[in-house]
Amino acid sequence: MALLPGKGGKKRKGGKGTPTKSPGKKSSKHDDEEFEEVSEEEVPTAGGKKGRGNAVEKRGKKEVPQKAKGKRKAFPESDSDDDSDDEPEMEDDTSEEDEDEDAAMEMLGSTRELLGSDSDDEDYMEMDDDPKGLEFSDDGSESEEELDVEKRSRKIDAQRILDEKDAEAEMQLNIQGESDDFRLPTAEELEEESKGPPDLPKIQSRIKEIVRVLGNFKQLRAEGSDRGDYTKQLALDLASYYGYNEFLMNMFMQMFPVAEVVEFLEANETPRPVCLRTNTLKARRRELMDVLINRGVNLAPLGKWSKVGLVVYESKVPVGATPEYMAGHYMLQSASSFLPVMALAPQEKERIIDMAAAPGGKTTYIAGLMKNTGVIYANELKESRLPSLSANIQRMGVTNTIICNYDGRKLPGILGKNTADRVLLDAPCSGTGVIGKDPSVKVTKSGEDIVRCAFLQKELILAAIDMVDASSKSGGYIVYSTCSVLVAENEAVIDYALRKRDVKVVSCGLDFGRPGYTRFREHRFHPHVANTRRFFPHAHNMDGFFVAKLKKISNTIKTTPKEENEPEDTAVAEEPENGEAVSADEDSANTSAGSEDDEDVGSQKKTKASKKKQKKASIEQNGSGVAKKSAPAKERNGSLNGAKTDHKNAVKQKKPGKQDRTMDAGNVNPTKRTEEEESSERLKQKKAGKQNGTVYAGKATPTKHKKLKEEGPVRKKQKSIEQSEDGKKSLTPTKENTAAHAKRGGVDEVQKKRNYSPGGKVKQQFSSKKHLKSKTRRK
Ligand SMILES: C[S@@+](CC[C@H](N)C(=O)[O-])C[C@H]1O[C@@H](n2cnc3c(N)ncnc32)[C@H](O)[C@@H]1O
Repeated sequence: MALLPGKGGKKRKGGKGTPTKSPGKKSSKHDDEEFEEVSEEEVPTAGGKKGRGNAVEKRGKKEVPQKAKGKRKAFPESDSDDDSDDEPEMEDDTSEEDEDEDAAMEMLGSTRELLGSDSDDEDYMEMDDDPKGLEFSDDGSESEEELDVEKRSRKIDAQRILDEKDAEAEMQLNIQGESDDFRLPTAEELEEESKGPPDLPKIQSRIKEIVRVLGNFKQLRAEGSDRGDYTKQLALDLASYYGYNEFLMNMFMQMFPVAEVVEFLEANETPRPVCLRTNTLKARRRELMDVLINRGVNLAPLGKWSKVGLVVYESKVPVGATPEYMAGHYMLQSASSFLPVMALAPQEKERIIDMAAAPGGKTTYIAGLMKNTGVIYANELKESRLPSLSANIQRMGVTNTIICNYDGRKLPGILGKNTADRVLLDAPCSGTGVIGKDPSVKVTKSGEDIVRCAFLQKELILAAIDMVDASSKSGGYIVYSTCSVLVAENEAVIDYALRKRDVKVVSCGLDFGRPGYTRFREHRFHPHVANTRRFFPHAHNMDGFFVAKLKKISNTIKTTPKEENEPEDTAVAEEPENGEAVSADEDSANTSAGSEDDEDVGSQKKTKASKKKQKKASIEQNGSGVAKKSAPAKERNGSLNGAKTDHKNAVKQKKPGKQDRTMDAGNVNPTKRTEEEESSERLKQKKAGKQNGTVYAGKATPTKHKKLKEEGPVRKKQKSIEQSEDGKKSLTPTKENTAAHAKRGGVDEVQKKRNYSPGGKVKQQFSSKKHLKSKTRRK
């Protein structure tokens, strides 16, 4: 693997190896391998800072010996064979130029240490061990020269050892001096500081000092202060310096070593590079590059890992307004958002559900990989985000996609359980990975928000799994992703899914990124969670991102007890009569219209009961954001269940309106296309005796195929549903249109039980939503 030229890390490693590590060729090579591994992971970071190093280590104890070993840099990649070949040449030159000779001797010294006791160096070692033998050699002038060289070599060696000792002593002196200089501020000093505006240079230097002390705690700590005192002050200073709330800062401090947390925060200060994704339905990357370069865009391929990505360094024109952009030849998309789709690896002719799709960056990528075949259901909860989704789908020439407007948690009841080949859940999240893009996250996210996000994410992931058919020939996969870096929204959600469903975590197929955490503070996750991938701005020069790929093993649903602060598993609990997925916070989805533009889940308000419960949980979490597993049974059966019962009653009624906002995509008639495609699929599945569900004009009412025959002529009934939709937008399914849907759709035992009586509690919720809206308007 090629190393990045001119990177500091390599030199540091090479220099550092000699004095402390066991010398020898193997050791040297091993260093290089180690470096390569690190560099592989960090190749995409090239534009930015070099991540992951421990800043304290870099400028601390090991720095001085590195300097003493400076000449080692002349052989950054040499191994012992090369070194020994060079030796005679150097010796020949010594009689002519003293400078060269000195350099050669110094190199010889370094080389010797590097070579250690490997057999290749035996001659050299012998000379060292038995100089007398050489002194009395009568090999003529050559031997005398060698003797001379050896003498000087020994001198240099001796000098070097002295230098090293001096350097070490000097460093110890510095450390002593520094540690004497620095102490934590007293309460009074902090009080005094808080009276004025933050003194940023002072805070910055204190941050540096604390990081340094924590990196060498035993030696540098001040008497009477423990690690906790330093860490606490560091969190306060970092929060104040970078402008975060304390909750978020504590979260980050729990995730990274102290030096790395600073790198992470620094990286969040700048947005990641602008990237484009070539739309392979309309363009080729090479050609697109040429055209854009001619327009004054300075750009290059994103990296070896992507065949479609381009990174923009600078541009004379707005890249979101070029004729090529307008014509849909590319999508402006962050590098990290390529990853979930690459992990999903959609195949042609599959049935794929994108559960949270707006504005469609990933949907359109999926469509490209599927070459516009098969069918994609691109679902989005927020109505206000549908136009951008629809516009992107049209601009990019996507013709295999149906846009739906549902709460993702209800999709299994709508699109059918066990019917999809693959599902992408690019979940709504706290956005803690994209602070460079949206700095407001620094102060707006609280512990409660994270608990709320995680709660919704857990509900959504179960819905995602329930829609996938474990026996799909080509698929059976679910990809879960977030642009959050918090464990509560990532590994904890995957661990929850593993406990609740028959799935396993498989490799994402991405050859960079860090493995997901399997232990985080007091939490222990399933070991396979390590197959998930994390991406960080400071380490990978892309937005913070999390990607997990699950393979559904069977369509069986596990029955495990509900843990503290986990959603009720509606698929395990008594099946609601209308077969729709019901969540404990059903109300939340219905009352979210007041703030539909809010991209995260903050707007999806909880029922009073679940809110109270979550607040309690967030306190219990002690700030980790990850729910605790064990809770007394009494608590487990607490208020959430109460809320659930209410919701169960509520959804016995048909919820009007919002469920029926499916839109056509692109400039084709995807409904027709889907019908055609699915009728042949249905035929196949009927033969195979499989279950199926489908969507027609925004509504999916899969019922038993058998029922269809009983209901009489289909075309007439289909007309009735079409008329009602075109005309009064009466979206309440009737007996007739249910049958019409059934004709288009498939078979689902649960759906048969549906009872569509309008009104009831759900309707009331809608009116209260309207009420809320008008209230807001009045305000
Ligand atoms: C991370 S964004 C999706 C980005 C999109 N996948 C893309 O690549 O362009 C998450 C989306 O989920 C939507 N959302 C929030 N709650 C949802 C829910 N309960 N069901 C479905 N979508 C939801 C948000 O409105 C938001 O558009």
